[in-house]
Amino acid sequence: MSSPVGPVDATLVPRYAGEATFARLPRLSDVPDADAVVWGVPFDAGVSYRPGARFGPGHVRQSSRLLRPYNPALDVEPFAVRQVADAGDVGVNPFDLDAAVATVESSATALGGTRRRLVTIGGDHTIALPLLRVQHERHGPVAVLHFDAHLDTWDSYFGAAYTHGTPFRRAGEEGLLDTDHSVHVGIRGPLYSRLDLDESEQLGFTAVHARDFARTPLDDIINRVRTRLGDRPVYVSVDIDVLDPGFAPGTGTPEAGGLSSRELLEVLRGLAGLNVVGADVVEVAPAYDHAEITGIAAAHVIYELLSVLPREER
Ligand SMILES: N=C(N)NCCCC(=O)O
Ligand SMILES: [Zn+2]
Ligand SMILES: [Zn+2]
Repeated sequence: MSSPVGPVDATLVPRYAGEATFARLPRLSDVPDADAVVWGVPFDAGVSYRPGARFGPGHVRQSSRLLRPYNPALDVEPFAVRQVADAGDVGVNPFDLDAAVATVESSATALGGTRRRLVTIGGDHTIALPLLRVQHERHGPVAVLHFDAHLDTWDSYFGAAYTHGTPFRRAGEEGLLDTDHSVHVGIRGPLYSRLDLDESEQLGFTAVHARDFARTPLDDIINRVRTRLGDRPVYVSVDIDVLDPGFAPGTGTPEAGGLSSRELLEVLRGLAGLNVVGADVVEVAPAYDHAEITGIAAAHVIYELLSVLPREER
């Protein structure tokens, strides 16, 4: 098979010129096939506080123009060892949340086919539920590695079952989670009740709290995460609010005391060799961003995720 089509060469076409696909990669329609696809779900009808994550995909693409082809931390060229392409955005209904959830599920199924690894740019965290349904179709229960300030295992808001605070409760109820191998990372901030953490454990999540990063060497945290995930199919869901608001101000439900970008990127690099089957990066709300701080962090998160995807047989 011919070698993958890579990003536009920044030494020939200025980075700031032309259409913003993720990392200036080709569009899916411009390549014969792709092993990994980045796509956007501009949707934020599930939020409980500041709106605006519907503009996340465009912002993250714009903030990804400076990414380069070689990742020295992992000694890998993520766009050369496989074909990666940008599939654009899916049009989801902004007025009908149930319809939007259904569209995300059917679009991910159509886009992913039987083997493509999907990396989804949100959108609010509601979309993790339909994305997990699609992973479950393919792999059975998946180990979820969930980076977030929030548990997102709450039951409902205003009686609504599908919101950005509830996707992992619904996923647990639907049997989508591998309950022996799922983990939250970065949890912090006030909860609704002392029962919240117990309920999240009952759903199958252990937790690495943000405050653990203050006392535990990073390698120990990475080992804890790797041991928990084991050799299972791993789905990585990154809510950008796992980062401290200083590193990611552009988000809808910020909480003080979060991870640094450096910590998050290092934990992601620590996933190399695991069976990462798909990922999302959600909750980027550009209206609250400054100087693309959040967009750039999210772009680098996606770059590291693409760097740790297992190599495809081509
Ligand atoms: N998934 C995110 N970002 N936030 C959930 C927060 C839910 C709440 O309002 O308590
Ligand atoms: Zn969150
Ligand atoms: Zn979340």
